[in-house]
Amino acid sequence: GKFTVGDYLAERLAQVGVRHHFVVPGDYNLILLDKLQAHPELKEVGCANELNCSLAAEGYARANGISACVVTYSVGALSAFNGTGSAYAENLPLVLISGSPNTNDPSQYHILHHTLGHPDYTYQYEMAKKITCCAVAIPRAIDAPRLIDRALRAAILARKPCYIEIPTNLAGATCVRPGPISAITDPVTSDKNALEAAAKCAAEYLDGKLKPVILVGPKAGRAGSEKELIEFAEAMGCAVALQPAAKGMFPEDHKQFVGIFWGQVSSDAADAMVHWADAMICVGAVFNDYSTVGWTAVPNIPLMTVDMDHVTFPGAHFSRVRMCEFLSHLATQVTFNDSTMIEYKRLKPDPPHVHTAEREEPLSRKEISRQVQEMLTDKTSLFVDTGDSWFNGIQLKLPPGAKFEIEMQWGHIGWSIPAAFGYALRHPDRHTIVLVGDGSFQVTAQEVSQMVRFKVPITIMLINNRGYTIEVEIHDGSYNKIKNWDYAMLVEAFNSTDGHAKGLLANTAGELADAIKVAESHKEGPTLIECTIDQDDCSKELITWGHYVAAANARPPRNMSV
Ligand SMILES: C/C(NCc1cnc(C)nc1N)=C(/S)[C@H](O)COP(=O)(O)OP(=O)(O)O
Ligand SMILES: [Mg+2]
Repeated sequence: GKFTVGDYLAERLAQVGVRHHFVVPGDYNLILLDKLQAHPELKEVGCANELNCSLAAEGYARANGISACVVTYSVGALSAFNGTGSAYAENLPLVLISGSPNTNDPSQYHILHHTLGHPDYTYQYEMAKKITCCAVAIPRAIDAPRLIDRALRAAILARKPCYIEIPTNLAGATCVRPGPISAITDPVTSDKNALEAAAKCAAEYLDGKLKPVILVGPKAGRAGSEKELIEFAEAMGCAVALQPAAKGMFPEDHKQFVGIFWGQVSSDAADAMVHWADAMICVGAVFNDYSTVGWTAVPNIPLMTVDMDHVTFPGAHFSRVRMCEFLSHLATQVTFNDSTMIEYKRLKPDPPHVHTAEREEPLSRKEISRQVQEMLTDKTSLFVDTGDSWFNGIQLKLPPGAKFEIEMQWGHIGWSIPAAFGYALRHPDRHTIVLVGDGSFQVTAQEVSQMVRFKVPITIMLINNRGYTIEVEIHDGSYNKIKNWDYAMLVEAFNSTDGHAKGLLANTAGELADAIKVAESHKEGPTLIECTIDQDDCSKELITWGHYVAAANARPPRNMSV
C-alpha cells in the first residue's frame, strides 16, 4: 500500500533504535497506532494510563537510550506530560507523540471532545514546548519528514525529550520515504580548538594541586561516558566520589571509589575526601537542594566542571567540548597523583557489622537491607523509588556489573513501577528489582498488570511503613497517613484467569527470606513482597537529610522592603 506519515514515523523510530513503543489509544491516534503496529521492528506495549505510559517510556529510555510514548490528544497528553517532565529532568530522550484534531477543524471553529471546549487547540503544543527540547506540530503531510527528523535529532543530541503532534487525518496521508538515518544520528564532535584549549586549562587548574578529587554526577552516565570516566580516573589516580543520583555510574569495587558524597549523609567517608580536596573535577554533577542536603553540602573550592557538551574552570568556559572525548583526551595528558587514595586508606571506615535477624524476629528496615544486599548480583538492575528506599538503596553495595536506577531530580513517587516495567522489556537479560514504599506504590500500582500481561519477572520489594515517612520526617501532618491496602492480594487480583503474579507478605525475617527464594525462582511474572516495618523505622540518613531539607524549605522570604 501507500507509504504514509505514520509509516515515516515508524521507520524513523525503528532506525533510531526503538523496539517497543508505549501507548494508550484514543480516537485521535488510532490510525497512527495502526501504522506503528504495522512496522516489523516495533512492538506495541499498552499501558493502563498515560502517566504510567510516559513513566514506562522514561524507564525504557534508561535501558535503550531512546523511547516512544504515544497518546491521544489533551486527556492523554496532559498526563503523559508528567513522565515527559521526568525525562527532561533526568536527561532522557523520550519521544512524546500525540494524536491531534483533524486539520479541517480549526478553520471551522469546531468545538471538539477532549479539548478545553474552545476552538483553539494549540494549547497542548505550547505546553509541550516548555517540557521538551523540541516540539513540532505537523500541519501538512509534506512537512512531516522535516519536522519529525528535526525533533528526533534534537532529542538525541540534547538527551532531552521531544514532542511530535500528528493530526488524526494526517497519520494515513501519503508521505515520502525517509532519507539516510545518519542525518539524524550522526554525533556532534568536539570543536578541536576548544578541546585543546580546555585541556590546557585543565593542566593549569591541576598544576600544583596536591589533593585532587573527582566528583561524578548523574549526567556522566547519561552522556555515555562511563568507560572514558574510568580511563580518566585511572590516569589521575585520585579518589572518585559519586553524587547519590550517579550511583552505579562508576564501579563501586574500583580501588579509587571512595563512596557516595551526600554531605552529612554521605557513605564510606566520601565527605571527608571531598572536604580534604584542594581541587575538584565535577563530571556531570548536579548540585540541587536534595543532593546538597538543603544547601549544606555545596563544595566551597574552585571547581573544574565537565558537562555533557561544555567544560568550565574558575575564569574560563569552553563550549562544544563533548564529555567522553574530553575525558579520554585528558587521560593522556594528566599527571598521576594518588595522594588522596593514600589518605583514604588511612581514614576509610571498616565495614559496619550487620546483625542477622533470627527468623522469628519482626522485620526491620536493616534486616530488609541485609537480605536485599544478598540478592544483588552482576545481573541485577535495582530501581529505588522516592522515599526511604532512596536512602536504603544508596547504602547498598553494588557488585560488579550491577546497575542502579534512581529518579532523584524529578522525584515522582511511583515512578519505579512503570519505569522498571519499561526497562525490563528492553533488558530481559537482567534481574530487575524494585525498592518502593507503600505510598509510592499506590500511585502507579496498575502497571503491575502490564508486568503480568507481558510476563515480566520483576521483584517488587514493597516497604510498608504505613504512610509517607519521608514527608513525616520533613514535616508531619494528617496528610502523611494513607489507607493501607492488602498489597499481596492486589497484585494477585491482576492475574484474573490468565496471569502469574505472586503476592507475598513478610512480617518476619524468616518470612522475607522464604519470599525472596520464591521470587528468585518465579519467572512467569512479577513477584511483590510486602515487607511490613514500624512506621518510624527509617534510616538515620533520612532523618538528618529531612531535617536540613525542611530548614531549606522554611527559609523566610527576603524582606521585600519597598
Ligand atoms: C508523598 C511523598 N512525596 C511528595 C510527592 C507527591 N506526589 C508526587 C507525584 N511525588 C512526590 N514526591 C513522599 S516522598 C512519600 O513519603 C513517599 O511515601 P512512601 O513511598 O511510602 O515512602 P516512605 O514511606 O519511605 O517515605
Ligand atoms: Mg511509606
